[in-house]
Amino acid sequence: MMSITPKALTIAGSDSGGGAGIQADLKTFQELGAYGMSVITAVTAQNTKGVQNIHAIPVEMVVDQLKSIADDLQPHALKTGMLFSVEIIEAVSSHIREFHWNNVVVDPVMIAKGGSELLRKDAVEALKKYLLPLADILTPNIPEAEQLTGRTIADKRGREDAARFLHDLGAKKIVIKGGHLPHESEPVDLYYDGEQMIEFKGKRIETSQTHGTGCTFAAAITAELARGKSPAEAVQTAKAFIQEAISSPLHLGSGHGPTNHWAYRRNNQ
Ligand SMILES: Nc1ncnc2c1ncn2[C@@H]1O[C@H](COP(=O)(O)OP(=O)(O)O)[C@@H](O)[C@H]1O
Ligand SMILES: Cc1ncc(COP(=O)(O)O)c(N)n1
Repeated sequence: MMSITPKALTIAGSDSGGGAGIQADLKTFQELGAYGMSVITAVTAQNTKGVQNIHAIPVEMVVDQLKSIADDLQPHALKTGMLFSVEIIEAVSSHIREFHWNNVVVDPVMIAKGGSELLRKDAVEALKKYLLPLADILTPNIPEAEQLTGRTIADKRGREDAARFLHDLGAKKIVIKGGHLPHESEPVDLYYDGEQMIEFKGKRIETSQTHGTGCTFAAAITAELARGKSPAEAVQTAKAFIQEAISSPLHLGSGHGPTNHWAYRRNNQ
């Protein structure tokens, strides 16, 4: 019998430097055994030093990419990353709904590590209103969770309250990533499915080579969902994948270098 090839889609921005965005997502899909597809929402001129320029793709072209995939190559799971504007968020959300796509991972990308705006400020409300209710798994980092909830998160309690708040806004499952609480020696990613809270703990690596960690983590979840894994299993594998990717840096570029997308497969074969 012919086995089904898992198909994973990323709807995100291109990072010319290859460490984040579409490029990180496709590398991660490949490493975890999913066939990768992409809908590009914006092109960034970017490297490890920062974002030099952003060109948003016209919304009609974003929609055409979505339609081409829906017409021929239904994804088993998808993730959204950099969506940049209200118009792109509205178009992406309405088409995900129209195509009845499942296993939707929403990474609410807002600001690049160097400080550049990857989501316009006026688009945060649109993200909350249109996309968040479609999220099977929402993966904010701490500053993104603070933006989405309007609350400051300083500790475990703050993280748990934020997860409940985001669940009330319509996200079915939430992972609040712990990379941005540097005082924690074990970065905790808190998973909440509306009933139970699970803490996925890693070991903090002291490094500046963390460009694309959030994209890679969400892409790993997406690939695992495409392969039929449960959300909690997918998050567990994604945590192991990103831990290994951060632990074996490639030392490329002079700024926030990319993570090592090969490391997980090399160490787990
Ligand atoms: N220095 C680090 N050491 C180990 N794990 C990290 C480190 N920084 C981030 N992570 C992990 O990488 C993933 C992405 O987290 P985070 O950096 O918070 O997201 P983002 O890239 O969206 O800002 C999470 O699983 C987080 O726990
Ligand atoms: C095109 C694009 N998308 C997303 C990010 C965020 O990267 P990170 O995962 O480091 O927060 C980025 N720098 N560029």
